[in-house]
Amino acid sequence: WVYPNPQLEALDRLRWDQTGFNALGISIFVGPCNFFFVDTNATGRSDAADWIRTAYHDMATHNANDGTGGLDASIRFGEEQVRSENVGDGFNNTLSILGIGASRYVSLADTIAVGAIMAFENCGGPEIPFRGGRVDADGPNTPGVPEPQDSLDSHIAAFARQGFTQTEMISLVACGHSFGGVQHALFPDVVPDLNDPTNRQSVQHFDSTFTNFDNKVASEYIAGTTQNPLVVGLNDTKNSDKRIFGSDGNATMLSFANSPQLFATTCSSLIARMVDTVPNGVQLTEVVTPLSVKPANLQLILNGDNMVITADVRFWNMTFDANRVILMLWDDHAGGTHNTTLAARRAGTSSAINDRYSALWYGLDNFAFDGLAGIKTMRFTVNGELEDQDGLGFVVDDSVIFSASSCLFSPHPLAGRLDVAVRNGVNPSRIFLENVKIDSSGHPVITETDIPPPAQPIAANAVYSIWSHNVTDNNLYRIVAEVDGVNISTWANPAGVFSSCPS
Ligand code: HEM
Repeated sequence: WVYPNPQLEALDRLRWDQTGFNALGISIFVGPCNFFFVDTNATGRSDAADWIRTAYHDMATHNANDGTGGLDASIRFGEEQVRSENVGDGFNNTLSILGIGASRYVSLADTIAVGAIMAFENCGGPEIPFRGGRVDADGPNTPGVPEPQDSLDSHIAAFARQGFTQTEMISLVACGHSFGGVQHALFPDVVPDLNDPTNRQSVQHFDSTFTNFDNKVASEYIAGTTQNPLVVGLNDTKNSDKRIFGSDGNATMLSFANSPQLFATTCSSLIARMVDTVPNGVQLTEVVTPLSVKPANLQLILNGDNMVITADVRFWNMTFDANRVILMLWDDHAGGTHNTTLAARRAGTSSAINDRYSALWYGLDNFAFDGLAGIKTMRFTVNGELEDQDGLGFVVDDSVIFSASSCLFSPHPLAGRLDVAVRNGVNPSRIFLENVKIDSSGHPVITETDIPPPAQPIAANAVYSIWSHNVTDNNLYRIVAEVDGVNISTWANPAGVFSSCPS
C-alpha cells in the first residue's frame, strides 16, 4: 500500500505498532501470555485463549452456500451470547479489551481478527497474514457454532458449511485447542471441580502448555498422555476432540505430533482463512504490511499566514543511532522545496513480548512554515538517502484544514466556534464534521454534521477562506470535505483545546 491511505494507516497501526510509541495497547493483554485481565489471580484462564475462541465463534455462523455470517462481530449481540453454543463470559471479556482498537477505519470485527492473530503470534505461534475491511453486522447471525455433544457427522457438516474440509476441521480444532481448556462451571459433566488454588476456575486444559502455541495438543494426544477434557472427559458423548482428531485414523494429528513446523505453518494459513471468512459482499484489504517509512498523526493548522505541522514518522526495523540525520523535505504549491530536521524521540516494537520487529519514530512538533505556499508532498532523507515511496512522495492534502482562529465563547458549558480553512479554488461540494463514538459493545458509530458554506466569503489570508460551525461539546471532530467526489479528511480535534474568542 501507499501513503496516504487512512484505512491502511489505521490497520498498520493496529497490527504493527503493538508496544511503545503510537501503540493502542492491545497486545499487552496477551503479554505475558498467561495474563487474564478480568482476574489476575490464578484462574487457569487467559486473554489469549478467550480471544482465539471468540474469533472462531464469531466466524462459525458462516454459511458458504448463501454467503451469510462470518467474522462480523455479531457475537457482540446478547441474542448470540445467550445461545448454548456460546456459553461463558469470554466473549464479553474479549470485546471489552479489543474494542480499544476500533475506530473510524477499523471495525470491531477487524479487532477480533487481529486479537486472534496477536494471541497466536505473541504466544509462540507463527506469523499470520492480517487483512482489514471487515464490516460489523447489524444484528445476530443464524446459529451455527458446533457443540461438543454433536455427532462427528454434524461437525463435518458444520465445518463444510463454514468452508473447511474434514482435514482442515481436524487441524483448525487442534490449532485453537493449543490454547485454554474447558471450565468446570460451564461444563460440570465434562470437567470436575479441580479444587486447585492455582486454577481457581477449574479449567482442565487441552494440553500441558495451555498459554502458548506449540504442538503438544497433538503430541500428548498421540502419546496417550493427554488430559484434553474433550478427549478424556467424564462424559464420552461430549468428547468431540476425540471423535474429530480420530476421524482420519489419527493421520493428521500424527503428522502434527511429528512436525512442530508443519503444525505451525498449517495453523498460520488456517487461522488466516478463519479470520478472513466474512459475509458475501465484504471486501477485505490487501495483507497489511508495515510501511518501511510511515508518516502518522499528521496535524496541519492554519495560523494567520503560517501553517503549523505536527507529525510523527516511523522508520521500520531501524536501530538507534545518535548520529543519524533525518530530514523532511516538502514541496509547496509554488514549486519550491524546503527542508527541516526531524527529531529522534520515540521507540516502538511490533510485538508484546518477542520484539519481533522494532521501529524508531522521528517527528516534528508545531513546526511553522509559509502557509500561503502550503505543502503538497513530503519526502525524507536518512543520512542523505532518499525515501520517497519510489518517486511518488508522501502526498499531503492541505485543501481543507483546521484554522487556529477557532475559539471558545465559554468553557463551561462548552460553546465554541470551529473554523475550517478552505484553500481557494478547491470548491468542496460539502464539508462536514465527523465524530466517532465506540458504543458499549465496542462497535464504532459515526455521526456527520454538515457545515453550510458561509453566506459571504470570509478570507483567512490571501489563499484560504473560512467556513465556521458552532460546537457545544468536547467531542473529537475530524473535518471531511467532498471534493470532486473524493473525501478529504483531517485529523480529529476537540473544541476544548481552542483558546478564548476575542471579546
Ligand atoms: C467442533 C468444534 C469445536 C468444539 C465442539 C469446541 C468446544 C469447546 C469447548 C466445549 C470449550 C470450553 C469452553 C469453556 O469452558 O470456556 C472450548 C474452548 C476453546 N476453544 Fe473450542 N471447540 C471447537 C472448535 C474450536 C476452534 C476451531 C477453535 C479455534 C481455532 C477453538 C478454540 C477454543 C479455545 C481457544 C478455547 C479455550 C477457551 C478458554 O480457555 O477460555 N475451538 N472449545
